[in-house]
Amino acid sequence: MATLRAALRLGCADPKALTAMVALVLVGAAPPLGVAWFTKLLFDEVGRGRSASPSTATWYAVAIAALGALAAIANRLSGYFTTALQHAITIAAEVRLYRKLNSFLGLGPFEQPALRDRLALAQQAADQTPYVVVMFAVNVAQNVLTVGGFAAILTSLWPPAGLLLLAVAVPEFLIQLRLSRRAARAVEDSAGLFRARFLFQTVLTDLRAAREVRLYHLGRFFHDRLTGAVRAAARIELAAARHATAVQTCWALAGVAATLAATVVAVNAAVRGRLSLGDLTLLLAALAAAHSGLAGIAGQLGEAGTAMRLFRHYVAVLDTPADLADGTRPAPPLRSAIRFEDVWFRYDEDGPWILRGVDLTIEAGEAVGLVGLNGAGKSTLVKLLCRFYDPDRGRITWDGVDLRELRVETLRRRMGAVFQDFMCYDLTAAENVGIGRLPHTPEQVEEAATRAEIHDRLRALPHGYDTLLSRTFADQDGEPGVTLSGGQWQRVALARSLMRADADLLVLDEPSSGLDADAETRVHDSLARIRHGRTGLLISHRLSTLRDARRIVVLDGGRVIESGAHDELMTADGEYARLFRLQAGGYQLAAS
Ligand SMILES: Nc1ncnc2c1ncn2[C@@H]1O[C@H](COP(=O)(O)OP(=O)(O)OP(=O)(O)O)[C@@H](O)[C@H]1O
Repeated sequence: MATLRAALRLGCADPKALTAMVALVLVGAAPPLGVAWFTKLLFDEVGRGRSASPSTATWYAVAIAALGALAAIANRLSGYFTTALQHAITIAAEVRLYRKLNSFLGLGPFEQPALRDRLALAQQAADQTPYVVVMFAVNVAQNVLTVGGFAAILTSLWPPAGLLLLAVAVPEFLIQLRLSRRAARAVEDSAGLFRARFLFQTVLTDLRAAREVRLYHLGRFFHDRLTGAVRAAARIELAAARHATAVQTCWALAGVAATLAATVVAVNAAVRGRLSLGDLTLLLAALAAAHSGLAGIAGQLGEAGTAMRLFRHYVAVLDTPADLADGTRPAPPLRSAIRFEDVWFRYDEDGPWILRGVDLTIEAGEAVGLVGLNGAGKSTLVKLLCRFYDPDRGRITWDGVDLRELRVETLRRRMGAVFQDFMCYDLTAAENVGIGRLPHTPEQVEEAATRAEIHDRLRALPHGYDTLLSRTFADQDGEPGVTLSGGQWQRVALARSLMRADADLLVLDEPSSGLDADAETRVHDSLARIRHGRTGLLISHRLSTLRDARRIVVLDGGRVIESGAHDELMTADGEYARLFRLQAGGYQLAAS
C-alpha cells in the first residue's frame, strides 16, 4: 500500500497536466459509445428503405463525424498533457532518488553490488511506474465508462452478454497479474546484466579507455562481453515473454470462441427477426468494443502489476537506512590534535583487516608524511579521517571528540583534500577549480590556481578560465573543449583542494606523482607556505618530497611501524631508511 501511495504521489508531480489529461481522457471515452449509437440509428434509418429520411440520415452521419473529431482532438491534447506529466514524474523521481543518494555520508553504499542493482531497477521503475499507474487508473476509468456503456447496451439487447463478459474478464485479470509477477522477476534477474552492459558500453565509448582499448585491441573483447550481457538479459526476458505469449494466446483464443458464440446467437436472432439490422450492428460493435476494452484493461493491469513490483525497489532505496549516523556537534577549528586510537578497520565483515590497531597523533599545525608500500593502508587511513567509513574498533578524535560525534558536513568543511584518483570533470577550467568551494569568487579561483602553479596555463587556454576542459562535449562555440596533461590535471585537482584556503587540515594523497621535477619543487614550496601553521597529512611514494615533514610515519600491514623526523628515521635504519636509500640509489645510478 505504501508503494502504491508513493507511486501515486509521484504520479501527481504535475497536478495541472494530470487534471487536464484525466479530463481529456474521460471526454475521449464518450465518442465511441455515441458513434456506435448513431451508427445503429443510421443503419435503422437507411434500413427503412424508401420511407427513410435523407436529412435525418445525414444528421446521423454528421453526428458520427463530429464525435470522431471530438475523439481525435481529445486524443491529441491528452497525448500532449501525458508527455508533460511524464516529464514532471521523471524529474520528481530523480530529484528524490539523487537526494537520497547524496544523503549517504560514506562510501559503503556505493560498494554494494546488490544496492547498485537495486538502484538501477529503482531508476527504471521511478521513470515508468508512476506514469504507468496513473495511466492505468485513467484508462481504467475511461475503459470502465466505455466498457460499462457497451455492456449495458449488450445486456439490454441480450441479457446473458453481461455474464459472458464477466466470465471472460475475471480469469483474464488474474492471469495478467500472475504474468506481471513473472515479468518483473525477469527484469530483476537481469538487472546485474544491464549494469554490466552499461559498464562495457562506457568502456567502449569512454575517451580515457579508448587508448588501452585500441592499443591492446580490446574492442572485440569488450564488444563480446557487451553482447554477451545483452544476450543473457534478452534470454531471461524472452523466456518470460514466451511464457506470457503462450498463456495470452490460449486465453485470446478462448475470448474469440466466446465472442464467436455470442455473434452466432445474435445473428440467429437477427435472422429470426428478433433484432433489427441496426440492433445487430450495435450488438456486434458493442461486443467487439467491450471485448477489446476488457483486453485493454487486462493488458494495462499486467503492465501496472510489473511496474508496481519494480517500484518496490525505488521505495526500498528511498527507505535505505543511513549508512553512517551523523554527529550532532559542529566540528570546531582544530586546536590540539587529531588522534587515531587503536583503530582497526576492514572493508567487509569477513574480509582481511586493513588497519590493525593504528595509533597515530597528528598535532595541530604539524605536517605529517605517511609512507608505506602499496596496499599498506595509507589511503584507507585517509578515508577514515574524512569519515567515509567508521573504524570497526578504536576511534579517531578531533581535539578529543570522536569524529562520530561531529556533524560530518562541518568536519569535511574543515578539510581540503586531493585524492590519488582525483576527478577530472567535463566542466570549465574555472568550475574544475572552483567547485572546491561553493560559492566562490573568480579571484578565489585564480588565487588557488596560482598556488597550485596552474594559473598561467589556465589563463592561456582559448577562452581562459571559461574554457571547457573536455574533449567529449562541445564548448559555447560548438567546438570540442581542450584537455590538459596528467600533471596539469593534478595541479587543477590540487587547486581545487586549495579553494578551502582556510581549511584546518590539508590531506594530500600523492599530490605530485604526475608533476615534472620543476613543478614538484615549486608546488611543494608553495604547499609548505600554504600549510604554514596548518595541519597537513601528506602521502607520497617520492620520499624526497616528505623530507621537510616534521614527522614521517611508516605504515606496514595496517600498523604504524616507525615514526619520527627524516634524520631520526635514517639513523634508526629501519624500513624508511631502506626505502629512502633504494630511491636515492636509483637517482644516483641514473645520474652517474
Ligand atoms: N573500497 C575497498 N574495498 C575493499 N578493499 C579495499 C578498498 N580500498 C582498498 N582496499 C584494500 O585495502 C588495502 C589497502 O589499500 P589502500 O588503498 O589503503 O593502500 P595504500 O597504502 O594507499 O596503497 P597505495 O600505495 O598503492 O596507494 C588494499 O589491500 C586494498 O585492496
